[in-house]
Amino acid sequence: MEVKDCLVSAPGKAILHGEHAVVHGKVALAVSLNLRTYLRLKATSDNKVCINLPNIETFVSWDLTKLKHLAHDFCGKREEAQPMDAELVRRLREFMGVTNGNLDSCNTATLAFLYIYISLFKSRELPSLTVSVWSELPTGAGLGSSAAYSVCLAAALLCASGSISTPLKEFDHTARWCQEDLELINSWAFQGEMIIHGNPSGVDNAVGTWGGMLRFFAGKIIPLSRVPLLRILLTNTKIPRSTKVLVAGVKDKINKFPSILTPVLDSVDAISCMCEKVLSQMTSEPITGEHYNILEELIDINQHHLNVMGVGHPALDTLCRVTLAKGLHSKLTGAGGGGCGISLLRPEMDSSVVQNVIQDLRDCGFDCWETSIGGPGVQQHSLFFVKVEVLEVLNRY
Ligand SMILES: Nc1ncnc2c1ncn2[C@@H]1O[C@H](COP(=O)(O)OP(=O)(O)OP(=O)(O)O)[C@@H](O)[C@H]1O
Ligand SMILES: C[C@@](O)(CCO)CC(=O)[O-]
Ligand SMILES: [Mg+2]
Repeated sequence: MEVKDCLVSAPGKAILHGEHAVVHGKVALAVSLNLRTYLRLKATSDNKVCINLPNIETFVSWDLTKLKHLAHDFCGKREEAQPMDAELVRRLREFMGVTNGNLDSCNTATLAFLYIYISLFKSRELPSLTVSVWSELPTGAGLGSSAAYSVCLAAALLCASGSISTPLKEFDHTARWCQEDLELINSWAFQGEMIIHGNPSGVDNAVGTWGGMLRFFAGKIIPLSRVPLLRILLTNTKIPRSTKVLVAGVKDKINKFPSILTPVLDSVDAISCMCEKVLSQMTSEPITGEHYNILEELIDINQHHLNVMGVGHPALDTLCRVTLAKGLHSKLTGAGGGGCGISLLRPEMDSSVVQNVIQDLRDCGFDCWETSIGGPGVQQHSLFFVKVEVLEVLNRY
């Protein structure tokens, strides 16, 4: 079977409030970033499937004949994301020679790809293709790199399998899918996240799919259309961590001390709700210093809660201390345990002050940059209009 080539991208995200608590049914507020993951899918004729993942130095190729026997009897409609197919995961892990324990980043990314690829094509002939992925996001740092990767895989492989159409018309630079197709992309991206995270809430893949700012609660996604323009500083402490391990750790703590942790999760829920209310007020009345005072206090309280959940790190404490010395309030974002933090910048803050803070943070060995938020969700791109830097990397494979 021959498939159509395509180039897609999906944004990373920052969680303003609600990480971890959202896994336990509480509200989270999340926003897309202007940093994206790009995936190029090319049809080939050598009867091979290749994946090139330069961000994690993973380059693998399989003969189609070796993959064919992995697909097993299957009921249900192919294009609908089914509950996780444990038998397929077992077979894939056996095939990859990783039957026990946690996988490393290369095996995790490979397993997520193979799972979606085989699930979408298994009732038919597996196509020969090459998938290359390049991301502007740091991987495993709290900015939703796994979700952006999963959303790109889902969008490109659903297009390749003919389950959704490619929305790009002849003279378009970029194009997006209709709501129904986005829901299908999101549901398959969630499967990718299940492989990578173990027990994802679905908030990260929802932001990667729809973009913008959204409220996520018990699987429900509510886009927030009226939000003020926020200036956010992103800092990567560069301490490596795994979302899967951190999410499992919080679960263990809740099981061990339910009466202690439950009020903490409820408090995080209330923080998300209050933050949403203040953000909405900021769009309907003149913005005052008091709005920012509340947003800053919410950030401080939530950072303490996240420490109580056991997902802090000394490097994140340093980030909070260094930024507070210049009047900025910070919290970790995403799963924590290292990775990235966000600091809220007040609109009147002079760029020289911001540059000073950035320098202080760089002196600690961190990466730091001001970011714009609210970028578009998953998109298809024309090869003629995509950023040259991205094309240059993807063209190497
Ligand atoms: N560009 C990429 N290429 C290949 N694999 C990727 C890429 N980005 C992410 N991944 C996969 O996702 C894993 C990182 O996922 P993880 O959920 O731990 O971190 P994150 O998504 O960056 O942070 P968070 O979940 O806290 O937002 C990597 O180890 C890798 O398996
Ligand atoms: C830690 C977590 O809440 C956010 C990771 O970005 C996990 C999840 O929601 O799946
Ligand atoms: Mg992730």
